[in-house]
Amino acid sequence: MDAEIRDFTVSLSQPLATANGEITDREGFLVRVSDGEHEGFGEATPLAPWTESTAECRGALEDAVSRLRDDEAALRADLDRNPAARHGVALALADLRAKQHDRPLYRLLGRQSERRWVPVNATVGDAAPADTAAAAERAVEEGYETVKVKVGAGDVDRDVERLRAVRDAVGEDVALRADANGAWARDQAARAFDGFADADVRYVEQPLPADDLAGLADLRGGRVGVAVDETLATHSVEGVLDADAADVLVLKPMALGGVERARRAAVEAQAQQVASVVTTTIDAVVARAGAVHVAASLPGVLPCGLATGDWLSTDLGPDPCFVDDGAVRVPQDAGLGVHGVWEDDDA
Ligand SMILES: O=C(O)CCC(=O)c1ccccc1C(=O)O
Ligand SMILES: [Mg+2]
Repeated sequence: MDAEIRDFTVSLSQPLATANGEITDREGFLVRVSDGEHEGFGEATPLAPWTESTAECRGALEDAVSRLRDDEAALRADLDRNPAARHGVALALADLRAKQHDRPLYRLLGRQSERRWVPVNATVGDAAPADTAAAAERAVEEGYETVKVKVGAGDVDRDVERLRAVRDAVGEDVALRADANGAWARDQAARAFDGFADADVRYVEQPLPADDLAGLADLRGGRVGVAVDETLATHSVEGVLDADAADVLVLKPMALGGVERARRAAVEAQAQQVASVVTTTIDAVVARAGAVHVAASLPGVLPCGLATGDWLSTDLGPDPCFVDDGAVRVPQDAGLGVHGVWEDDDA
């Protein structure tokens, strides 16, 4: 087995404003493996607090790649504390294996039938109520039936006003979600949930800090559901399910250590009537395609946070997972279905 890594930076065309600050570009590593006949691609694009730092990721990948030639199993075990690095290697091996079997990755992950599209949500960043509503309205005009609004950057009353403005603008038929990125204390979250109920918000992602499982469990049971995202970077799915802390899991394969682990998490959750959404940390095309294959492999996945390709002004190659009419295209070629990401810069 031949293995190499390369680093890359891609830029967002507009910064994404969240409760944690702005995301303006994404730095990561492309992984290439080859068996001499087929090649597989993976991507490690770390983002704290979901994953290790860029420096840790680089170190883990360099180490892994130097040993990949001998032992795949040992390699994955060694990467346990570096989920982004593990994701990069696991995705490259999965892409390679799917190509060896001449099947699209989502079929190799376990789906029995063809799937061409997965519904996705639009994501609207923090902005004044009228601007938030206008952005949501544009998304609905483009065909999205689910809109997620970033909250928690300003005060709770303003967020309630924003979600009400969005509901007024989009009408009753659009599903709304919010994402607080862990910004609220328990009393703020309770107030937000009261206000959001009137706007018929389906759920709030990470209304409380990642470690407050008891608080998350307490928030459940009303009209607005609880989704966990950051919590899954530091707590097992089993721990979250045992604590009754979530109605919905937000699965980021990059944070969970790979596509197989993300799929397994969704299957575990579904066995306990907890739904899943697959999303990314705004990854480049290789990891985004991996996440699309995870979503496509799952029965009953909710609309996913996979409509972030257009947020990048530069990418590693052409995007086979484009969004049309509120759904993302699932590539049907063998493997990931991503091409042209390893061309020589100076060729
Ligand atoms: O899930 C989506 O709709 C888009 C992705 C997204 O919100 C996000 C993007 C980068 C970092 C964190 C998050 C998040 O879900 O919290
Ligand atoms: Mg989130």
